[in-house]
Amino acid sequence: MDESTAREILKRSREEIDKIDRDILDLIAARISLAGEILEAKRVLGMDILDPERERQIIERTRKIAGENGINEDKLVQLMKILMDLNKNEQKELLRRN
Ligand SMILES: C=C(O[C@@H]1C=C(C(=O)O)C=C[C@H]1O)C(=O)O
Repeated sequence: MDESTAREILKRSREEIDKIDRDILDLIAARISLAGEILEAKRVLGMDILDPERERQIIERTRKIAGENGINEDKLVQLMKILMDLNKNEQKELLRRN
């Protein structure tokens, strides 16, 4: 590969990454935006914000998907735990405000 081809590939790949990052961040915002209706449903059902069994299932599924795609399982689980924390923090914040 010559230098100008390498430069072009790097530029295109980074543009693709920028688009993917935008999509990921939009999806994270959409995931967090479900906190309000989840909180309300839990209030009616008398459930706590934290649901350890549901989180266990999500982590198990994450490990499976990571394994199938050759992604480091522990790292992907860390990422998913952050997403779950973001959702729980949003539920707590909404509860505090109401
Ligand atoms: C969103 C929920 O609340 C919490 C957050 C979860 C998540 O972000 O996936 C999962 C379980 C709960 O601890 C839920 O119960 O579904």
